[in-house]
Amino acid sequence: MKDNTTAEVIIRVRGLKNQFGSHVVHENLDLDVCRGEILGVVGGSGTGKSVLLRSIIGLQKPTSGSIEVFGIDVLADAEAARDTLDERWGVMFQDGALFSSLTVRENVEVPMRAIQGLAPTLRRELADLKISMVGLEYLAGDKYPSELSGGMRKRAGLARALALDPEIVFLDEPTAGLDPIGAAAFDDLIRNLSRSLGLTVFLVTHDLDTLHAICDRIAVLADRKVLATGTLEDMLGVDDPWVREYFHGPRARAAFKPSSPDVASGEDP
Ligand SMILES: Nc1ncnc2c1ncn2[C@@H]1O[C@H](COP(=O)(O)OP(=O)(O)OP(=O)(O)O)[C@@H](O)[C@H]1O
Repeated sequence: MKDNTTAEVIIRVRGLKNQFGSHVVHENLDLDVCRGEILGVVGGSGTGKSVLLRSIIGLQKPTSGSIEVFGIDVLADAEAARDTLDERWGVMFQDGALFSSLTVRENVEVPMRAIQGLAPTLRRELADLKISMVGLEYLAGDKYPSELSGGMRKRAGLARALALDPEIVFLDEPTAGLDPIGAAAFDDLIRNLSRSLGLTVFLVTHDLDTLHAICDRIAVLADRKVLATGTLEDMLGVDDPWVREYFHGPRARAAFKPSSPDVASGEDP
């Protein structure tokens, strides 16, 4: 999903302002998210990426502005909107945010408990299905979060975010704290789930590899607003000091470097 000119906008943020005391985090922030895309939200530390995510899902009441998700005004009545929308989106916070006293399976079952008439045996089977979808072995369902590695906890958090077959998943720094191999595997998982389930993914990240590997579009937060949106290629042409530093710096060059054909083919140079 790269062409957003004809795409259906399912999240529409307009004129968003978030202010804490005298600290204005967002002002006149506009953003569209289109169905089926993987949108990477980047920006310097403290630019308000998490506050934006929390505003969209109704956990943070903005100072002003409007936010529509599937055409529903999230701010008009946050509680009513959440009741309607909670089944249509899933959220994975940075550390997985699992209940430590529940097993992985029980964690995944938590959102399903809201479904009236869903028999416990079916709920359990559905939870096991989600657990396998995120690449966790079957036995992981019986484990407690403390018994899992960081990468497994993230996968468990993703399984819970997928519990109600959402149309959108919000991921807050999904690869933070993972080693490069684990992070690449998690990127693959997100891309495969997005493609196979038609999921829209709103992904806050600092990870240049993730942007390069899976994001259809990037939104850069700077100067209290969305400074630029577009493909990775578009970002390379944005004339802004932070954007230049971020997308042209040495780490970016390493992440975006095309793999050498010699290395890819395994042949000697
Ligand atoms: N509930 C709150 N009360 C007061 N200030 C807050 C609150 N939530 C966030 N902030 C402030 O808003 C700013 C943006 O925070 P946010 O966590 O969204 O940044 P971020 O872009 O996600 O940063 P990072 O990349 O470091 O995670 C920060 O200065 C933070 O201290």
